[in-house]
Amino acid sequence: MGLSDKDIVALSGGHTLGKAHPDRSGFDGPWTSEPLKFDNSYFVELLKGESEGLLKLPTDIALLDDPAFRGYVELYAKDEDAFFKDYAESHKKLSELGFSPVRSSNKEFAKSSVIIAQSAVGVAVAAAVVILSYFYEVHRKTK
Ligand code: HEM
Repeated sequence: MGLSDKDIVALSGGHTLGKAHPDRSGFDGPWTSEPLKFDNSYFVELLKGESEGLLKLPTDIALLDDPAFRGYVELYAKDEDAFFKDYAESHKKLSELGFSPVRSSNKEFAKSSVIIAQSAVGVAVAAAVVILSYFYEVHRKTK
């Protein structure tokens, strides 16, 4: 999917919001004590280890076990702005996976150029008809 270590850790920070539901996933509870607030508390809680009432999925704990991931967990726990910046970039990257704006905008441009050209020809033909009818009328009256 082309996601880097940084993307994986930053996107996992999405779990700073919301909670798990036993009837849906079998897991239960939120990852942070304020699950409606988007901040870096997911990473702070992750580094604290087990906290009463807070959830840690196996994929959350994996971010601590892998040294490449862990570096980002530690960075985001102490620098919320770095988390916000990286999260925004990774969220955009994830949202745009499989979409190529350059190619599609070229297509759109080509399509609208054809429409403009067709309209221009239409206007030219209509103007020619009006001008020819005018000359025809003038010619008929002067006879
Ligand atoms: C390793 C990848 C991921 C795994 C294994 C995973 C797993 C889960 C699980 C098991 C739940 C609980 C679902 C439930 O019981 O309702 C959940 C909830 C949630 N996940 Fe993830 N997730 C992953 C990646 C992400 C990413 C990338 C984001 C966003 C950037 C995200 C955002 C959320 C949110 C906001 C909730 C809470 C939903 C709610 O409150 O109803 N997750 N995730």
